[in-house]
Amino acid sequence: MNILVTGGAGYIGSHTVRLLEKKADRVVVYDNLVKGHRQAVGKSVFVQGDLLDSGKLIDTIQRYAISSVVHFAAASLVGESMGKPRDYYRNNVQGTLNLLDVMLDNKVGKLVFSSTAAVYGEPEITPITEDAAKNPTNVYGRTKLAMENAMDDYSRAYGLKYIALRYFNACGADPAGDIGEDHEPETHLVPLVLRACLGKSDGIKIFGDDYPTQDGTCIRDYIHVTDLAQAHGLALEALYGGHGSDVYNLGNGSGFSVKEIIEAAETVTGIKIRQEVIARRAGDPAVLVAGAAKIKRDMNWQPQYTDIKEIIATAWRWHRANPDGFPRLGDR
Ligand SMILES: NC(=O)c1ccc[n+]([C@@H]2O[C@H](COP(=O)([O-])OP(=O)(O)OC[C@H]3O[C@@H](n4cnc5c(N)ncnc54)[C@H](O)[C@@H]3O)[C@@H](O)[C@H]2O)c1
Ligand SMILES: O=c1ccn([C@@H]2O[C@H](COP(=O)(O)OP(=O)(O)O[C@H]3O[C@H](CO)[C@@H](O)[C@H](O)[C@H]3O)[C@@H](O)[C@H]2O)c(=O)[nH]1
Repeated sequence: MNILVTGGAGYIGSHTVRLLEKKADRVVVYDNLVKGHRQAVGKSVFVQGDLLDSGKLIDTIQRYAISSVVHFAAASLVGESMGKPRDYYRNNVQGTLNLLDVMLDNKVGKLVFSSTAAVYGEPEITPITEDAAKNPTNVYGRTKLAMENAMDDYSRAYGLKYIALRYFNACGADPAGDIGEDHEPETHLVPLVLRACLGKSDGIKIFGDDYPTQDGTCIRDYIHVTDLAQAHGLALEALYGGHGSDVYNLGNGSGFSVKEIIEAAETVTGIKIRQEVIARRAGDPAVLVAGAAKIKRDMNWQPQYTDIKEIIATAWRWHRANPDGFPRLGDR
């Protein structure tokens, strides 16, 4: 297993790299560091490069005799995607098609792809199973669905074997506390709530409390980042073991509202968080909760973190120890 991990310096990528380093012969991280951090990558080979740079991708794949790819690199913010569709289509669609071309031209036929709950849009039935209708409500989700469709077509025509993992809301940090979530700007709920606890902001703004949920705020399924990482290891092993192309949800199967997340963070940190309700954010579905029975059945995946307070506690450990995130070493 010589694995190329695109976006391996990012949040979920770096946690997965840490796990793959224990399983693979060689892990090569390929990241343009637009969002990621060089310091988040441990002992793996690191190549600073962009998905759109075919020459560098070809060189990396050939130089390190890559046999499979785990593809995290993408622009991934629901709100931002609504105002910047060109950036999202260029990075997520053009960038991924480019990677697929390079893979096929170099006979690399195994791919694990970061997909998202955002491909479903507003679900008709909850929990959402993999065969539910796909009607994304935001540009980001549409770019990811477009790539799932492309991989499906490439699988039939060219024999590509891919596993698309549709994550719900990633959060938490490695229990060691030395890597975690560090985005600039940060837009995700859990790190924003914890930054508020650290006094890094005035408090948290709740995007709408008029959704059709019990307290009016959006409900999401929060899944620990190391449980996501484990699933990537299992998916790769399945592909090397001959598993065909497939698609899996990754979530805990229980939903928490924005207000419940704030309450849980208050309990974990012992700090009261100032809250203000503002307008809805464009593109947000009301409820996203995963049905993850398929990956449990097929790959024996079992999330280790099912208690939201325990999940938030791992994130809190990271944020408290690293209130300004990774040291900035002029890496961007
Ligand atoms: N965070 C979540 O809750 C969540 C949920 C569902 C799906 N996802 C998907 O998981 C993946 C990882 O998400 P994340 O939260 O770790 O994001 P992230 O921004 O922390 O990581 C993405 C990494 O990709 C790199 N990158 C982006 N575009 C690139 C390009 N063109 N060339 C090379 N490198 C590039 C960035 O520098 C960054 O290090 C993304 O594909 C995202 O869509 C994330
Ligand atoms: O300051 C904030 C930030 C977020 N929210 C709400 O909190 C929830 C979670 O938001 P966020 O943490 O930004 O995650 P999502 O927008 O749900 O998107 C994440 O989860 C999706 C899957 O569900 C992934 O596809 C995306 O990549 C990932 O960013 C949403 O209802 C937001 O409206 C607030 O109310 N205030």
